[in-house]
Amino acid sequence: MGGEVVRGVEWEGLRKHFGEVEGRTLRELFAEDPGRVARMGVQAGDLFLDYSKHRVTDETVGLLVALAEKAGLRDAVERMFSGEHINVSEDRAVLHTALRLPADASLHVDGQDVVADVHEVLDKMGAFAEKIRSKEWRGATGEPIATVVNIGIGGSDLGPAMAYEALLDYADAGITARFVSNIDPADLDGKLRGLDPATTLFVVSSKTFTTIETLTNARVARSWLVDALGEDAVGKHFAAVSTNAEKVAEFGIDTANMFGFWDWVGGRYSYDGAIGLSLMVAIGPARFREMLDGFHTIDEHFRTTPFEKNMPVLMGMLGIWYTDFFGAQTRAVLPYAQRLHRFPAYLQQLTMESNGKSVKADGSPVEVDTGEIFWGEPGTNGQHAFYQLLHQGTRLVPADFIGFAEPFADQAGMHDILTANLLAQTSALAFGKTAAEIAAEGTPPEIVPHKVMPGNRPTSTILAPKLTPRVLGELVALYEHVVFVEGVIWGIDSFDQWGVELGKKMALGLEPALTSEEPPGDFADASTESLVRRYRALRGRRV
Ligand SMILES: O=P(O)(O)OC[C@H]1O[C@](O)(CO)[C@@H](O)[C@@H]1O
Repeated sequence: MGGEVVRGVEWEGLRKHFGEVEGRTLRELFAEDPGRVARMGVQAGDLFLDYSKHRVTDETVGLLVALAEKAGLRDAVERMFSGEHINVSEDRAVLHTALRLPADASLHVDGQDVVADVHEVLDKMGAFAEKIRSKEWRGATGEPIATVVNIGIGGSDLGPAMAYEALLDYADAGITARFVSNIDPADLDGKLRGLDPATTLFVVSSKTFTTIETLTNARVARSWLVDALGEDAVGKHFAAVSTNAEKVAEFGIDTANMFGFWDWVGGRYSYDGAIGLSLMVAIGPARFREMLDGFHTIDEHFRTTPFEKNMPVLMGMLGIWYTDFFGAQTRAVLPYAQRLHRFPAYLQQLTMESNGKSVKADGSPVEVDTGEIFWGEPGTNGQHAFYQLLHQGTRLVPADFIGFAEPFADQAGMHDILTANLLAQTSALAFGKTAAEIAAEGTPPEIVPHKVMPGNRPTSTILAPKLTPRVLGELVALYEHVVFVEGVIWGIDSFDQWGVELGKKMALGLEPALTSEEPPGDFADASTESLVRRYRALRGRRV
């Protein structure tokens, strides 16, 4: 299954085909076949994908789809949706898709009615959010809540923080949210500035409730609150989101104000469940549910649409095409929407924590490159920063451009200028400008090479009507499934993250060496020892 197709017959067929396509330009491909635009467009929910500006022909798409079939992708999708333990290294089901099943759906996993559990939590979150939004919930001094501060990190931060920013225009109850993640005290300090403890609610979000950054920030936030309002205020100003009720209670948060989820939801796949609580407070339960409908729409599309028209399958297989055949290292994600400014950061965890693996699910080494490096910035800002390399650099950087037809609000035609830039960039990247064209404009010959735009730089364009809660859900689900498709082809477990553990453990071991009054003890390596001594000296401690 999966990784077995790497270097198999279909793979080698693609390699041979790659030899034929590699030397062709997008100019040639479009000139020969203008009809490709009509064929290379797919719709999924509100999202339209134009993938005609990719270095592919119909044959490429056919071969990529055949590879996906051979890899058992169809079966793998069913195994995920039905709750099989496809996260093999942790022996867990992978069921983020269950977080957005409608209430009348049915799914039993490991003897448990998953849909009922999910909707029980959604209802509890909804009731809590409404109480805060309607000002029925009062803080210790009787004042309503004005700010929700989410304390979490990784999947317990990036999802809700990204979505809150994306949907800021829908935050209609006058409640703002802030997100604290970093153990750097500057983060909490900055986020607490200007806040009144009497009108602040902390949501401590941690799947495990053992993450040092989150618990430390939560402790400091607790002291900030207690110093101002006293110990009895904690119950009215702290809620928790976790799978670990015992640790939540130990921390001193009333489990009546705890919102749960399950081990079958990975941290980076969790903001459409209870981890989205602060988002729900800001935009309201109805809009949160609209977002879940968007997720579900793409889940259904992914599960039921033939691969040739299946957006996550096509985008995932294009990722394989560029990573393993063209040797591309990265994929840029370029939303032409300022509200999506945290989307690339969110995708970095989703994609890189999932597919940054060098062994297959069975523990054997992978044979090809895995894990695209995702990065990006909103357009048009990126155009004035790093697009130079995209246009004229030596590296191939496939890019996803994301645009919307309708802005939430427009002024002076700014939104059309934004969209014109998106379209201009993808066109320039694909078709460039030749030396002859530049010379014909009267450019001095010695300057011509500097102005040549090589083109042939592949892009996807994703266009949606408007950045609504539903469309955001669709976009996120799209990328979740892109990750899945790639993981299946590579045969890896996209749902564990063992690579982050060693560094965490070592930090715990190193911290006493930084703070102790005793001379530093033994170290595993001389470089770290020398840096510890230098740090201690800089902090005026004994070396
Ligand atoms: O929600 P938790 O348990 O605090 O974990 C936070 C993050 O830490 C990680 O485990 C990585 O260190 C992520 O996978 C997770 O999203």
